[in-house]
Amino acid sequence: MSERTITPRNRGFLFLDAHPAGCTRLVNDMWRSVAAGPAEALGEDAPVALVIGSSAGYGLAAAVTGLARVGIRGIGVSFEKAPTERRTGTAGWYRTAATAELAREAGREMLFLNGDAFSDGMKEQVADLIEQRFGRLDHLIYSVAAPRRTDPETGVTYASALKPIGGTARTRTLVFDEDGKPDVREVTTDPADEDEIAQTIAVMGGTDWERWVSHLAGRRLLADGFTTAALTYIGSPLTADIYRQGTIGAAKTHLEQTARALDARLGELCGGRAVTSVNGAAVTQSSTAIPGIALYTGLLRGVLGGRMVSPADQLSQLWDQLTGVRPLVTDDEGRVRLDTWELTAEVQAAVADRWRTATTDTITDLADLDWFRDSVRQLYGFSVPGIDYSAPVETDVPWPAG
Ligand SMILES: NC(=O)c1ccc[n+]([C@@H]2O[C@H](COP(=O)([O-])OP(=O)(O)OC[C@H]3O[C@@H](n4cnc5c(N)ncnc54)[C@H](O)[C@@H]3O)[C@@H](O)[C@H]2O)c1
Repeated sequence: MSERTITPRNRGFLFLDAHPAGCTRLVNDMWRSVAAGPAEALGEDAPVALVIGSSAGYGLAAAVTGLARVGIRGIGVSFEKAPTERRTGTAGWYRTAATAELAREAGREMLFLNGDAFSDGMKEQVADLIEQRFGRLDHLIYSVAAPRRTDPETGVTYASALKPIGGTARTRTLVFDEDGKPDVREVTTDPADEDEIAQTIAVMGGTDWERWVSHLAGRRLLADGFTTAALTYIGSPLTADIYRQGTIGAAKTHLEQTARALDARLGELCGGRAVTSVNGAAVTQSSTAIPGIALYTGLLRGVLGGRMVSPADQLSQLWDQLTGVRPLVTDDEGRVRLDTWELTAEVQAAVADRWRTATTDTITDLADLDWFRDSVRQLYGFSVPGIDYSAPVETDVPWPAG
């Protein structure tokens, strides 16, 4: 037992510790927010699903909505740090424990593995578990966001870069000073060289997703009609230099090409489908690391307020399409579009107006900064309504047992 009071300590958008009770509450709230689907009647026929990146952001939303709405059983994979004497576990550690508990209460067999999804060892472990516990796999959602990937064949480690391609990018950006006061600045990012582009594609492109599908297909574990989706982003022209036209965008283009190739392969192999799912902007640990995205997301919320579509609502829609409750609808590039609420001409024009005029003095009126600040803190379990942060809390929470 190691109960203690946890006070937030942060450098920018990164917090050193996470609050277990806050993380648990947020997962419970997300579960409760999910509209019921066909889950109840399924029992033994429940679809078997693998969610890679299940502890945070869109992958967490995939796991929670899959369990609560669809009644999936299966496996979640993520890469989180355990609590130690000095530090709490990572937020994803506690969110996974909370998700597992909710799955258990709902009677769904869901196993959670902690380790490097990019490794062949993890693929083998998951394949063994599917074979022994579930027989076959119906669905795979791939939602990994990582700064590095070690190629299991060569042992080479690639690092992703967040840079423009072809020219220097100047972007407006939002930071908070030590007292939490917002500051709108301009940052200049030099263009990536060829090696940085290639390395970013190696980390965030489609190679590892394809390796997962090939591995599971090789073990003959894909069910007839198997469907898989990997998450992608298009985003606004305002962030295009650094995002969609930049290194990470090149990786997303590779991911989308991979989807089209996999789709053709799976069609022949098992009547299956592979798509990318274009999701809207959300505050996550990965997205806040991208220059300009904090400002953009804060302004987007300023324009849309509660009309922003939550990750859980988007993932509910994705599950409906992957499981055949609704038809799988893609754009010309094979992408399921769950981001249309963000990219309407009207919304983009309103955000662009604010983006151009925002200064340190006006930002509080133009962007929803309270929402943004709370959203960042909630990534670590802080600023969650109903949690008493002065009370000691157990940090030594075990990883859920299989
Ligand atoms: N956040 C957004 O605004 C946004 C919008 C559209 C699409 N997306 C896409 O959604 C996907 C997930 O992004 P996110 O923002 O939810 O990220 P996130 O940082 O919230 O979550 C990343 C997840 O990946 C896991 N992970 C990281 N490295 C791993 C590894 N080596 N092995 C196993 N698991 C690992 C983490 O444990 C975590 O569960 C990405 O493809 C991203 O581009 C994000």
